[in-house]
Amino acid sequence: MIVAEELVKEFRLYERRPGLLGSLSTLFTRRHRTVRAVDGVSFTIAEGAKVAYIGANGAGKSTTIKMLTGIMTPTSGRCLVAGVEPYRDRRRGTRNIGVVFGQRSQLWWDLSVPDSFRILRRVYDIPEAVYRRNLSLYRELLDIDALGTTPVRQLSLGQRMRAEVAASLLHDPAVVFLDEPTIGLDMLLKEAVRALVNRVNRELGTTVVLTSHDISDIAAICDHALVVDRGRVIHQGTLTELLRTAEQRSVLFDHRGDTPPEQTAREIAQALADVTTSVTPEGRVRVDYPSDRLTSRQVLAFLLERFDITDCYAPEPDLETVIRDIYSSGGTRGGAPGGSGRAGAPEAVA
Ligand SMILES: Nc1ncnc2c1ncn2[C@@H]1O[C@H](COP(=O)(O)OP(=O)(O)OP(=O)(O)O)[C@@H](O)[C@H]1O
Repeated sequence: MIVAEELVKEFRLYERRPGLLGSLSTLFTRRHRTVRAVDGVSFTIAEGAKVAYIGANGAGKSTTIKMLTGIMTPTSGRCLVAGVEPYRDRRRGTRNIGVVFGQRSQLWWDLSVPDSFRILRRVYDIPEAVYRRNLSLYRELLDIDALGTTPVRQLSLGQRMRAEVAASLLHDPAVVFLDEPTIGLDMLLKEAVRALVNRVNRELGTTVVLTSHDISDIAAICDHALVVDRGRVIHQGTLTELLRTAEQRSVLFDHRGDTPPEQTAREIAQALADVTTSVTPEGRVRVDYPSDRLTSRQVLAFLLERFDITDCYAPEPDLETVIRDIYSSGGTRGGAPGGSGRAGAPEAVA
C-alpha cells in the first residue's frame, strides 16, 4: 500500500549575518548550509496495517509524512501511496489519503463542522450512502452533533481534533496519516478516537500510519512499528518484535521458607553479575537483568535451583522504556527480527 524507496529530503538554511552591514552583505553573497531531514528512508507498509511511526523530536517524521501525503517533493528517491506518487499527482493522491496533521486544518475556520463536512463531500464526491454511514459512525463514537453550528475557529482544541479525525476519514481513504490525533482530548474522547480508527481499519481495511508521543495511542491502535532516528529507519517490524528488543528484562517471584525477601534479593545480587534486585511493596523479589548478557532461561534456572518458588512471573517490557532505549542508543543497537536499517531494497513492515 505504501512504498518508500531511498527517500531523501534536504532543506537549505540560509545564514543571516548580524547587523545592518551583515544584512546588506547577505543580499550579494548568500551562504547556506544543508539539513538532511530524511536520509534515504526505505520501507513498505502493507494494506490494512496499523503502523506507529516513532521517533524523537526532529527525527524526520513530519517531513516523511509530508512527502507521503504530497505536501512536499523529495529531494531524491520516491514514494508510492496506493499506487500514486502523491507529490506528482496531488489530485489522485488526495483521494486515497486522509490526513490529520498537527497545525494544519482541513476544515473551514469560519464555517461550522457540518458545513465543512458538506463541502468535503462535494470536493471528494462522496456517495450519499458512504456519507450517511460515516456521519452516523461519528455520531455514535465521537458525539459529533454536540459540536453544533459553532464556527471551527471557536472550537476548543479537543473539539476541533474530533472533527479533524472525522473529516480525514469522511471519504473512505485507503490510507490515513494521523499526526498526534488525540492531542487535547480527554481520556474518554481519546478512547473514542482510537475505537473509530480501529473500527474503520477492521471494517474497511484502511491502512493507518500514526505518529504520536502518547504511547497509549500506539499501544491501543498499532500492530507494527517503524522507528526513525536522525532521518533514518532504525527499526521496523511488529510491536511484539519491538518489545522483544528490550534491553532490560525482569522476573518477580515469591518463595517458601523463613528467609526474608530482602535477604534473598541480596543473595541473588551477590551471586549473579549484571543483575539488580529489589523487593516490591507486596514483598516479592524482583530481579532486573540485561537481555544482552543473560537469557531468561539462565535467570529462571538459577532461581529454581536456589529457591523453593511458589509464584513467578515475567512482565512484558513496557513500550515507553523500549522506545526511550532506542532513542538513546541512536540506532546503534542490533535490529529486531524483521530487520532494521536502510540499505538495499525496501523492507516490509507488515
Ligand atoms: N522547512 C524546514 N526548513 C528547514 N529545516 C527543516 C524544515 N522542516 C524540518 N526541518 C528540520 O528537519 C529535521 C526533521 O524535522 P521533522 O519536523 O521532520 O521532525 P519530526 O520527527 O517530525 O519532529 P517532531 O516530533 O518534533 O514533530 C529537523 O532538524 C528540523 O529542524
